[in-house]
Amino acid sequence: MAEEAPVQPDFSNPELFTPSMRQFVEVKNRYPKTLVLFRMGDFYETFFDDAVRANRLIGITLTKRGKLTDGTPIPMAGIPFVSLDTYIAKLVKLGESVVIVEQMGTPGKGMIERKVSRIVTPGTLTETTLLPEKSDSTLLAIDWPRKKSAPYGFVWLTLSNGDFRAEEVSAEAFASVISRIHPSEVLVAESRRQALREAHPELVVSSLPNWHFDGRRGQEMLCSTFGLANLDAWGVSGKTTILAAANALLDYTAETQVDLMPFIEPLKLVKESEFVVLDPSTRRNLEIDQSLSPLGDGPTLFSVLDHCATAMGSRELRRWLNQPVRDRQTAQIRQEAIESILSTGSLLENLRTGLNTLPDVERISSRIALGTVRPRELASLRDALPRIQSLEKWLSAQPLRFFAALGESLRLPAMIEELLAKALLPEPAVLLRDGDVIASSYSPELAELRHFRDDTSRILLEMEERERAATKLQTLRVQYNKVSGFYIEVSKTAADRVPVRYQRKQTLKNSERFITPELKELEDRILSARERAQTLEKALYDELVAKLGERAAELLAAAKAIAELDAVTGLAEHAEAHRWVRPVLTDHPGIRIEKGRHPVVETTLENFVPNSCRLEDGRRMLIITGPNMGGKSTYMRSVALIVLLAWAGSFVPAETAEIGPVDRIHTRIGASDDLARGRSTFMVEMTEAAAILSQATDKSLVLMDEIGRGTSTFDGLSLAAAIAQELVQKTRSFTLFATHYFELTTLAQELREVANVHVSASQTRSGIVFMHEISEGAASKSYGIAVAQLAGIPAHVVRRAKSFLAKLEERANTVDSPLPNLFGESLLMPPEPEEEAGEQPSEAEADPAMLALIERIGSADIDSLTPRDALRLLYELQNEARAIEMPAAAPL
Ligand SMILES: Nc1ncnc2c1ncn2[C@@H]1O[C@H](COP(=O)(O)OP(=O)(O)OP(=O)(O)O)[C@@H](O)[C@H]1O
Repeated sequence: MAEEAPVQPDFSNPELFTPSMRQFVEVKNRYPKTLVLFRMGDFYETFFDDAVRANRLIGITLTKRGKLTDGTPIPMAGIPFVSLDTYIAKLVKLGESVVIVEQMGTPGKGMIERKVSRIVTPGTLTETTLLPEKSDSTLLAIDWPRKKSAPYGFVWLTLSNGDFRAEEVSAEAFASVISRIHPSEVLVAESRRQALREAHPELVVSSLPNWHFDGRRGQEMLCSTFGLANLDAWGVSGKTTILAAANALLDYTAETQVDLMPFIEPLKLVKESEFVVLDPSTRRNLEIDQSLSPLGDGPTLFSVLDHCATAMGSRELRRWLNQPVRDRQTAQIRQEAIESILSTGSLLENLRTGLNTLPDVERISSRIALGTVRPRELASLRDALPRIQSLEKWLSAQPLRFFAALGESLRLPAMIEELLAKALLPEPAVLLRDGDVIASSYSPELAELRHFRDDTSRILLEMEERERAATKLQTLRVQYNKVSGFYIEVSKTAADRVPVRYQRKQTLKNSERFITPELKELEDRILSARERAQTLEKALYDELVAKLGERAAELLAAAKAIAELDAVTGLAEHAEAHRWVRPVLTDHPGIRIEKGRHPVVETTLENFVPNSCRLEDGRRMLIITGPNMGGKSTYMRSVALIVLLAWAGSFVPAETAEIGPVDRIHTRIGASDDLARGRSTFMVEMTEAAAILSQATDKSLVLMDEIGRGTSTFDGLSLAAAIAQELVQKTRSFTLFATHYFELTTLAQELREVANVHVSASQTRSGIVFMHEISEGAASKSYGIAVAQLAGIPAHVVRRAKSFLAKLEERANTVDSPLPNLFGESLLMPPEPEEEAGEQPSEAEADPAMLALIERIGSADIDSLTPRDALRLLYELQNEARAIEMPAAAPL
């Protein structure tokens, strides 16, 4: 691609710019790397490099506007102000940040004042329209340790619910913790930016100058922000990298939110040991919430389980699935709740109805805290409060501790409802600036201003009546027009009878117009009423939001309770619909599953074959053999997903499941080249295997699918055998080891912990049939060639492969030739002629019934047949043809 011509001028030289451009230059100097959207009338404009970038990213038209003082034209591209959110959403999706500069004054007189109103970055979004509905947007700050062996400091904040967490992370856990947090934006020191981008090209990385990552300032900042004397209670005192990351994160948040302060929960220190650790490739392979399908649109564990009625519930469920816990109680509490929902009559349906119409209380609450909540959002919160109260009453009456605790969180202070009911109009305007948001009854002053704004004609009529009565002049009229303003009109003949307080304003042909001090005052009040009502309404609204903001913590706690209730209700619904059962979580090490199923595949297949799995002391590794397509990967994934679901607090797809403690799930399944990091398939495979060997423990579940296949047979076999041995003897993990190396099945004789299982298939006349059933023992034979035939490999290639196989097997049986020369002259088959289209299979392979049919057609003496006999023959031939079984993959 051709390089774009450099268009950035020297912003440090003010002489280059006209006075009107200097405002822009001043902002650009503060945010040199961020796209600046500069409000000019009805447009947000971008200039110079930003314009070129915006044009490339979102396709807005690139033009020119004015010139620099040296005559260089200024590139410009603009967005209509009404479409701002749409374009911001597109930019943020592309990982861009945007500085928004607003006009502060009204255009007309002199230079308009402008100010940075907000900085939108992927990790600091709070706008409902910009946030993904069913997932969180999290900003993660990372500080690097000064000493190599010391931990990294991870601090992350989800602005839309105030969740604020920290963790000390070892170098080995770095990638898996990032994948658990799944940040929308990662903030690092300037000097680390490049390295992180190279190591993790998938991340959106932002940076701040290094000095923001200062532990001492972090300590002070946290203490002052949260009004604490020290941080001992949070357990982060002395954790320098965490404090440094916290400082940078809070600085960045303050900068991006400009003058607004979001609600932030007290910092929670988490430890990796709280979670069942899932490394990034395991998350991918298990398709927790991202599909491996080429377009990424296939079903995932989350998508099939997400029956939540609210977006808050969906986000909570996503967190549960992405962060299965190691604490048995947390998982069991959720399972108890599911059980209770399912065992109580029409409870599931009632909960569904109760939750169905609730708005996104979590996001509304965070915007209340920030002061950016919109009138309609407040109205939807107000309308939801009675329903939240009914839920609260019901939950509080439940014997189950989980429900009762949720009920407590839903008990909101009465002032919230009172305030909203009193202050807001039943249907407030969409935007505050449109007016008509606050109820007139809430403020007598506002009521009066609205009266002057809206009832002008009535006010004038009333005055007219009063003046007629006082002056006894029946033709007197109080009126208004744009040119003359307010006046009292009296006919010429009556003009000399007006009281002295009437001052002459205008003389017309037949009448005189007057003004009185009272009318003058009325005129001022009426004319300024609109603006004053608007100002007052804004002040009242801000005050209302500020009062509600004091209750943000309670509102967010209620939102979390609704989300949890919604998530368990959704899980209960799925469990009921798919006959899932409550797993038994035990201290007893091992995984014992009876008739387990794959939670996603079972929803797409009509006849999913359930399979059992027993992994325990004395049987810690299952070597799984069997044909390709037999169901090995599906089986292994089912086991891992059942374990994950059990520790996430869900029911599981099985007849029974007893799951012991699991500290990590590792998968080494499939692989593709990691071109971004320049690693071949085999390299990726070995890197992942190396990580597993160094991290897995005797409480880990490890899935190894065809390890070693990316290299030569003997290298691969040797590596697979050595890795299997290490997993059995050293890490002692619970391992499912699928392989095509039959040699590995002999491990079961040598190692006590190893057992063989296989997926069965049978070879029928019409091809291979998969039973998808896991049975004890090793597979009796490989069906690779049969599967290849099924996949449509040409018959002559299949024949050649069979012949190779026969020779290989023959050689393998001779002691002095253990290394067959696959492509040496002794094995190479003479090339076969290309098969012609429609060529018949050779006689040796053709079905005897087919041969008989061909024979009959060939030998029929058509000339000697009567029409009736010919027809009969045709029927017979058709019947015979119908009786012949066609090979499954044969083209029809
Ligand atoms: N238990 C099952 N019941 C019904 N169908 C199944 C079952 N397990 C797998 N299948 C079906 O078989 C197909 C192949 O399964 P899977 O990919 O697990 O096979 P595999 O043995 O791992 O194959 P390969 O060795 O080629 O990777 C799946 O796409 C699924 O449609």
